[in-house]
Amino acid sequence: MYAFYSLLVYIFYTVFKKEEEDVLEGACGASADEAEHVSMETRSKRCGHTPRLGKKVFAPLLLESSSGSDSEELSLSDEDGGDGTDLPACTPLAAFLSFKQEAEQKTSQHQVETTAKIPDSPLVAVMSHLLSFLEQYSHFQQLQQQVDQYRVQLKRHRFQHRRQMKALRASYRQRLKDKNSIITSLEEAWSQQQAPIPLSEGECSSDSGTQGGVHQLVQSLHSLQSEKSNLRGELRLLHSQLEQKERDRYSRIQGFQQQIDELKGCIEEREEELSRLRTATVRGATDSEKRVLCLSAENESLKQSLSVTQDLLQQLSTIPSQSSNMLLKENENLRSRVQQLEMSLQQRAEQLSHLERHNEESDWRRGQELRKRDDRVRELQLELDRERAKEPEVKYVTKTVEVESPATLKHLNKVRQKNELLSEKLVHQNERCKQLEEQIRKSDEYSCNLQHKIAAYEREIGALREELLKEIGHLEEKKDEAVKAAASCSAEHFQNLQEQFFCLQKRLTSLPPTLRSMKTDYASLRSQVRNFSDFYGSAINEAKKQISAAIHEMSEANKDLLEKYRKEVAMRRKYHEQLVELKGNIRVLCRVKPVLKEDQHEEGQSVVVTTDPNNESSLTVLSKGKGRVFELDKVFHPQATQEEVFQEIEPLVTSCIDGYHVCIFAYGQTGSGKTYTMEGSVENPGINQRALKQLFNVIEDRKDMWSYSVSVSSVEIYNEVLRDLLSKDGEKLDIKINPDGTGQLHVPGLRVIEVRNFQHIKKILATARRNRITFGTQMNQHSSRSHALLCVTVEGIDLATGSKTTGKLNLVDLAGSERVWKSGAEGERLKEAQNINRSLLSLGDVIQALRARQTHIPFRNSRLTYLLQDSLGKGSKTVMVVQVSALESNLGETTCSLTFAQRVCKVELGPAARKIESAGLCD
Ligand SMILES: Nc1ncnc2c1ncn2[C@@H]1O[C@H](COP(=O)(O)OP(=O)(O)OP(=O)(O)O)[C@@H](O)[C@H]1O
Repeated sequence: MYAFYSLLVYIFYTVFKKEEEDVLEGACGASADEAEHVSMETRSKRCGHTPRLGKKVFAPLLLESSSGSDSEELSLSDEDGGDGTDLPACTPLAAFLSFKQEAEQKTSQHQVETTAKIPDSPLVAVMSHLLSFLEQYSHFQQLQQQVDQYRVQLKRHRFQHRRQMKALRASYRQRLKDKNSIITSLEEAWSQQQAPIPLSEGECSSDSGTQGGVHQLVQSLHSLQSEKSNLRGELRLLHSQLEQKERDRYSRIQGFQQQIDELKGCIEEREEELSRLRTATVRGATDSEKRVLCLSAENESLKQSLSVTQDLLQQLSTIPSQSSNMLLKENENLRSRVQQLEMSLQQRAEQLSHLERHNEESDWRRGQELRKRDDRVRELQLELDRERAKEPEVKYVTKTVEVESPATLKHLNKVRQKNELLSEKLVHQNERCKQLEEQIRKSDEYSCNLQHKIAAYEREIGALREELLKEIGHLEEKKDEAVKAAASCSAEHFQNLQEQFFCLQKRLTSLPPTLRSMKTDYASLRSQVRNFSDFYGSAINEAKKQISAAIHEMSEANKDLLEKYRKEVAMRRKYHEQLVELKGNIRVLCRVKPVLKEDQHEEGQSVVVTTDPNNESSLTVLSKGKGRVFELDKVFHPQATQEEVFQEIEPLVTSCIDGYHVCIFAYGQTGSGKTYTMEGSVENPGINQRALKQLFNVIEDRKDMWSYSVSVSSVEIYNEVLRDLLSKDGEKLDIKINPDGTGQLHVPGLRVIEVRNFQHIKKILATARRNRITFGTQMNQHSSRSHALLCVTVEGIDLATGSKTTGKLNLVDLAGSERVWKSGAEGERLKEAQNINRSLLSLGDVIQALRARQTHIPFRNSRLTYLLQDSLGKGSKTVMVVQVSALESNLGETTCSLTFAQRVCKVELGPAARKIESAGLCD
């Protein structure tokens, strides 16, 4: 035992002498890694710990092996790979580690055993240590070998993978473009790992970076394997697609093959049929060939019969006789004669058709001329009627001139004489027309007779033609008979025929004289018709000349009359103005509202206003048993119609057209009928509509002498605010002095509409009515709380002189004039009522100032008076219609209104001034 131990010591000593030295050096200085490693190992063994070497070197592998899932994954991927050579990568490492652990366990066990068994001698301890170390070293070497083996295996697998990857890259280069970078990086990694992995412990411990690279490599191998599996899946899919396509192609090829076979069968069948047909044709079985054969047979027989007939003919021609020759000659002659006859007949027929056409043309021309003549006669008749229609007008003008201007009587007499002369001429023309009509009638009759004659001739020609045709037919028959007779050589018969032919010739020669006479008749007729149209044309020309001369004379006379008429109109206007002035340029009319059912709120209300039927300018108001008489320009009783009221105002409308400024306003308490008088209802319109209608009527009457343009604007003054009633937005407006320097007022932004006709103005009025603000008050449910103004401007140009006139017509529907306390208003309504009363008060002030002939007229005190300035001031014409209620309950308001009206009545506006511009001057 001792010897054995000694031997072992010796062996150890010799074999591991150097290592022992190194260990001792490492214990002193720890210069080399290996020494340190060994010393550490030794130290750890001493302390009973697991040596660090294994862990340090195989740390990555240990980690890999410890993760069971990863190893599973690897083994699975290897299974996928399908070859047993792929197994190695991690399983050997795990085996190595387990083996190492076992060795450690064994060592520790052995240590325990030796410490238990071996006595505490130092040599034994050293030996045991040495033994254990030796054992470990041998294990380690074994492990190293295994690792080498695994590395080789890994390398092999790596190459295999690379090959596979290359193959895959080649086939799926397009698809793996994005993964190329990974592969190249992997390749780079691989190239870095090309250096041989250290086999010795020292090398291993010094090249820890290489071990990390191995770890990365393993990781990338994982990813590669997973990609490989993906690619395999794709490959499989592609394979299946390819197989499917292959199958499709195969099935299609088979289908084509079938079709080709079928077609081949068909071709074969056709060929068979063709050959069958060919054989049948050879046998001559087709219908056409049969027919050809039949026909050729027939042909042959016909040829035979032809030759037979030719022979017969030859035989016949060999026996000619002298008489038959003569007959044939005669026959020839006859034939040529008949041909000649036919030709001459054809010529005749052509001539006849030519004549017919000519006849038709002349008829048509004659018809045209007759129609023109009729038209002319009708025109003349119309002119005559027009001239006759003018007669009463002329008479009327003459009459008015006679009545109103004795100075022009003489001239009128002259005109009348001229008129008479003209009417005489007209009578003469009428007679002439009648004569012409008679002539036309006669020519019509004559042409009718001619037509009858032509028709008779035509009938005769037709009969002759028919006869001729019959004769020709007869001759033809005879000719045939003659030919036959020639064959039978009958001279007697031929003579008969000749006689008949001569007879026919005679008859034919007798025909032309009839036709000739017809021709001459027709020519004479034509010349007659031509002569007649010439004669008729000259007669019409003469009539035309006479009529134009008469018209010229008439127009001359008319000019004179027109001039006279103009003078008369001017005179009438002058008289009219004088009349209006006499009546007064400010007129006050009063209209008493009839007692309506809805006005009688309280029973037993009595009527306190009475009118006098014998005095149109006064009315009496009963107050406390006493009657107070109010004198005004005109009083309308309650039953007065809208038309009657308008008749009083009508002259002012005419004045407006003549260039005057006119203002018509309705004044009175709420519900007294102001709006009714001014606007009226749809079925019974008031002053506004009637005035505008009258305006357009007068304009229409004067259109020959004057050119007028009418424009309207409409405003509302509510709470002293001006609003455009013709604009939708109801913008607030202001009154300003016109910047044109005329000093005239104008409202900037106000809509002024040019009116085309009365229908147009109706629409405008309706718009203004809609836009007007109405509120209900105690006095009248639909009381209008604003003043409504309709301003009509009429601009006229005298077509003769070029002078211009500008007239204005202001039609005002004032708001209720009742006292504020009575309307029961408060708040907004009170303000409204105050404003209304203020404007009415200022109207009263203006009138008062005018009455007192003050130099200053306070127009600017309210918007209303300011706006009506040019129609209320001097030179204007004003009409105030005072509306009053006859009921006792309104007595106070009625008295107030009438008192105001009487005050206005006393105002003198002076002579009205016409706004006319002649050559730039205004008079
Ligand atoms: N002459 C008349 N004939 C028949 N009905 C009339 C007459 N005058 C007025 N009326 C009627 O009386 C009612 C009130 O008249 P209207 O509206 O014209 O009064 P107004 O004075 O304009 O009142 P407001 O100041 O509130 O506008 C209306 O229904 C109207 O038809």
